[in-house]
Amino acid sequence: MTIQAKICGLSDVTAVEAAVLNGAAFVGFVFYGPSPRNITPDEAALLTAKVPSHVKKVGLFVDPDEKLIRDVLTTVSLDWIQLHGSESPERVREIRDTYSLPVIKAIKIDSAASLDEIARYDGVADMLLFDAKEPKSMKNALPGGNGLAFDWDLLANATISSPWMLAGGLTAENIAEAVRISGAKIVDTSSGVEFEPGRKNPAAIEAFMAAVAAIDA
Ligand SMILES: O=C(O)c1ccccc1N[C@@H]1O[C@H](COP(=O)(O)O)[C@@H](O)[C@H]1O
Repeated sequence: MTIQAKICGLSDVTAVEAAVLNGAAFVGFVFYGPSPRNITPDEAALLTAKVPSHVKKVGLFVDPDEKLIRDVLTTVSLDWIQLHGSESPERVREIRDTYSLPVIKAIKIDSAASLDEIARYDGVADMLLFDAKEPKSMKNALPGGNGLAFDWDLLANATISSPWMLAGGLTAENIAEAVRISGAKIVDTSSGVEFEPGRKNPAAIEAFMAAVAAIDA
């Protein structure tokens, strides 16, 4: 089975092209002011214009209000909404129903207890995404996209009904091990394919996609 990949936090045309040409199934765009990867709806419209329809365009939000979602969706044609904040199951359902788009809900993992969250969102979100929980000790931590991995073993025996993707500190170097341990069928990276936060490295995107393609799942 082929492993699918999402390249997230794209903010320039060269990086979008590198993701598409190297076989990404999903490309992600961040609409969250404090992030170094934040882009405006107009910038996203330009970046997404030439993305072929078989590559799904994901808009990433953190506890968004209606105005932000509306501003983005009236300007950018998205296929998925990713919610990476503290959105409740009720809020996930509301956003999904209001905007008629499938929702990816991020669940932050730092221990076995974090897996209790799965039951709250399974069957509510269309897809779950597992990312490392930002450590309290981390200065200027974002609510995701910190390039941190978590203990993938935690997912190996988890009961998850919804489709899900693995995120958090994934790179060309660790992706095979991450997939082998976690059992992920879809993987997501942002920091791991950057020169620095907010500046994607096309060669690293190519290397990540090649490493994903080489996985014998
Ligand atoms: O990328 C960001 O700036 C970001 C900000 C707020 C919430 C989530 C964010 N990124 C997402 O986090 C995961 C893991 O990213 P990484 O590979 O560890 O950098 C991924 O879905 C990012 O798109």
